[in-house]
Amino acid sequence: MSTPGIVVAGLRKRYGGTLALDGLSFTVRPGVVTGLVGPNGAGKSTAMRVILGLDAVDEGTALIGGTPYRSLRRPLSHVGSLLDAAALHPARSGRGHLLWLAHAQGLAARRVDQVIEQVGLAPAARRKAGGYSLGMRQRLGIAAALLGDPPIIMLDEPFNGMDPDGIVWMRGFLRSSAAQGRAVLVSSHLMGEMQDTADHLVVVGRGRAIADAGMADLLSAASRNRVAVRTTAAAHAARVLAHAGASVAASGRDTLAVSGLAAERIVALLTRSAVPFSEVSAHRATLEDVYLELTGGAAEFRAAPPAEVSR
Ligand SMILES: Nc1ncnc2c1ncn2[C@@H]1O[C@H](COP(=O)(O)OP(=O)(O)OP(=O)(O)O)[C@@H](O)[C@H]1O
Repeated sequence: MSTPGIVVAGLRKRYGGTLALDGLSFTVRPGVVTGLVGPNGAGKSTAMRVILGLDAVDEGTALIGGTPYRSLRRPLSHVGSLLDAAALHPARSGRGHLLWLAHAQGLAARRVDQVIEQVGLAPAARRKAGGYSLGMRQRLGIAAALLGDPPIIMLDEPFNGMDPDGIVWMRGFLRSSAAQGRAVLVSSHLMGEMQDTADHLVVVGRGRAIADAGMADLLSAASRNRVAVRTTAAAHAARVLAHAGASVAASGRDTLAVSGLAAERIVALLTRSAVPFSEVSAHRATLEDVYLELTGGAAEFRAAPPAEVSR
C-alpha cells in the first residue's frame, strides 16, 4: 500500500556556496493542516520546489503518496500546489487559464467551472488575469490546484495579498480541506494565521527542521503552566509571591508572569496581603512567542536592533 501524504527525508541542497537544505525531514499527514514556517531564506520554498520536482536535491527523497513527483501520472490528481500566484498568462482570462491547464492534464472542462465556484472567482472568471489583484490571483492559483481534486494540497504563502474576507475564506478553505481528509502543507510568515489554521507545525531554520510538533503541544509547552497577574502594585505583588516560592518576571506594563504557584493560591496570597490586582489568569503563549524563541539563533538575515541603527 502506498504511503499517503508527503514524506521528505534528509533533503540536502546546495546553490553554489549556499546550503539551502541541510538534512530537512518532515511528514505531511492526511486530515491535518501542517504549517511550514521559518525565517527568510530558511529553505521553505526550496523544499516545496523539491517536493514538486522543480528542483533536484543533492541528497534525500521527497515522496508524494509514496512516489516521487516526476514519476506521478497525472500529477494534478495527486497534488495541487500554489507556489507563485504571479505565474500566469496576463492576457488570458482566469477561466481560460484553468481551461488550458485542465486540457493539458486531460481533465474535464466542467471541472473548471466547479473550482471557479469553489474559490469564489465566478464574477471575475472571464476577465483578463493580468488585471487581477494579488488576492484574486491567489484564488485563481488555488482553483488551479483543485482542478484534479487531489488528496494533497501545498500552498506557499497563501495569505499574502488577501483582504480580511479573503483571509477568513482561506482559513476556512484550509481547515475544510483537512477535514475532508486531505493532507495540507502551507507556508506563512503570519504566525497569528498559522496559530488559528495549522494543527501541526514544522519550523525550518537554516535548511533543517528545528521543531516538528503539534500546535497544541507547542503552545502548552511554551506556556509552561505560568499564570499572568495584572496589578498596579507589581513590586509588592512580586515580593509576596516570591516569598511564597514562586518565580516572578515582569511580562508587560502592570503584568507579571508567575510560575510555581497555582492561580487560586496566588489570589489567596495577594488578597491576604492586601495587594490590589485586576486579573489572575493562565498565561497563554502565542505561536509568535514560540516561533521567536525557536528561531532566535536560526535567522539568516537579521536587522540590527533599533538602538543600533545608525542615523
Ligand atoms: N535559485 C536559487 N539560486 C541560488 N540560491 C537560491 C536559489 N533559491 C534559493 N536560494 C537560496 O537558498 C536559501 C533558501 O531559500 P528559500 O527561498 O527556500 O527560503 P524561504 O524559507 O522560502 O525564504 P522566504 O521566507 O524569504 O521565502 C536562501 O539562502 C536563498 O538565497
